[in-house]
Amino acid sequence: MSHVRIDGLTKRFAGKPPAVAVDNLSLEIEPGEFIVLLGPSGCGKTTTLRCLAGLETPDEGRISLGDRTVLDLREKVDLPPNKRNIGMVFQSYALWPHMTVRRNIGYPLRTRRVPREEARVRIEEAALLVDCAALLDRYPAQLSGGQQQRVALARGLAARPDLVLFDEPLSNLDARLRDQVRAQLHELHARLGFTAVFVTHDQSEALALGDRLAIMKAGRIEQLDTPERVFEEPATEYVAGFIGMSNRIALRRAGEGWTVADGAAVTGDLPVPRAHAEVAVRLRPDDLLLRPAEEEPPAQGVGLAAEVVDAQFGGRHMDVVVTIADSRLHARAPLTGAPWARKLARGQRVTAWFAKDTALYYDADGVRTAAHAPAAVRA
Ligand SMILES: Nc1ncnc2c1ncn2[C@@H]1O[C@H](COP(=O)(O)OP(=O)(O)OP(=O)(O)O)[C@@H](O)[C@H]1O
Repeated sequence: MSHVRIDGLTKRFAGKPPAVAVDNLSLEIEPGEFIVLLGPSGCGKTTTLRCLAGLETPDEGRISLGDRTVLDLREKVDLPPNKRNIGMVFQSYALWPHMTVRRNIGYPLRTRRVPREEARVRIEEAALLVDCAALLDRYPAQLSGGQQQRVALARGLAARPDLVLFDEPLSNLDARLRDQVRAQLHELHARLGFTAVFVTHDQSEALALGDRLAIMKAGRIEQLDTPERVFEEPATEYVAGFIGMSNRIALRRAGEGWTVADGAAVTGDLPVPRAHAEVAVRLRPDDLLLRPAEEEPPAQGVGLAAEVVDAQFGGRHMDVVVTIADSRLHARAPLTGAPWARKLARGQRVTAWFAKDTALYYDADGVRTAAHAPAAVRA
């Protein structure tokens, strides 16, 4: 287990236009911590990981693992991958097809010249950890996708590296296997306590696995926080959108109240400081609720006139697409005690509403407007 420190990491790629894949990124990782880099395609996750691994030489920066400096461009230090003591588990399992599982898991031990007998013990240990002890003499082609990924995991851990890097290791698995391997990985980390950096663009994976999440945007870290805080209190509108608050309603102040883009009035006030004349409300689909058009929102609720575009039966609720002014939003209408919602149909007018403390409010620069903490965090 090692303390990892990344300072001012920058990587540019030539081209038209040139790309700054990683932009002056700094990050400290505690020993045994599981850090997830989360962000959309192209935000620099993989490049950051490749720089950590030594597979890519950055333009600027410094990286240390424990008390070892593995990269310091000013001092002309740039250790090759096999000298960094880092384990890697990548998306394409990248198992050698001509090697048995035993030789695949043992590969990083051979490159580190671990003596044969010790290597045998460590291979068997690693295989046991991921439940692959019975597969040691098979070839990769004789394994299922989930088994191959578990072998890749064993290979990443076999050399007891200071740091384990994961680049979307679950994304090639089908949904059921993905959940299974994810749970195993979570348990394995709890047991072994290795330090990890895990790259994904899947928010539920990030929330489930990370001790802390680094949400990336254009080569930089936009927010670094616990999963709970990223989920409940996204610091910027970008993070909110990425973490499931997909509904966006732009509102403008009008006298004592607020209006939507087409000028229709909003029922209820918002917890937004007076200095802001405009605000973007961010909400999860579960938190935008519907009532018949003639009904007002409940006290403390904020109501808006909406029109139904589509309604799908979801068991105990309806999943409904509505438009409010020119925005298309996803809402949920509970069916328990509200059978009218089963008949929701395209073109129907309804009242959409949300409780003030389930929404977050962002200014024109995409920054949270007030220190208003949502209900789940306050409790
Ligand atoms: N070898 C390369 N040559 C030129 N540009 C590159 C190269 N590798 C990455 N880039 C660019 O750098 C940026 C960051 O890429 P990177 O692969 O790190 O993103 P990512 O967040 O991992 O995306 P994904 O989730 O799609 O893998 C992108 O704009 C990409 O086009």
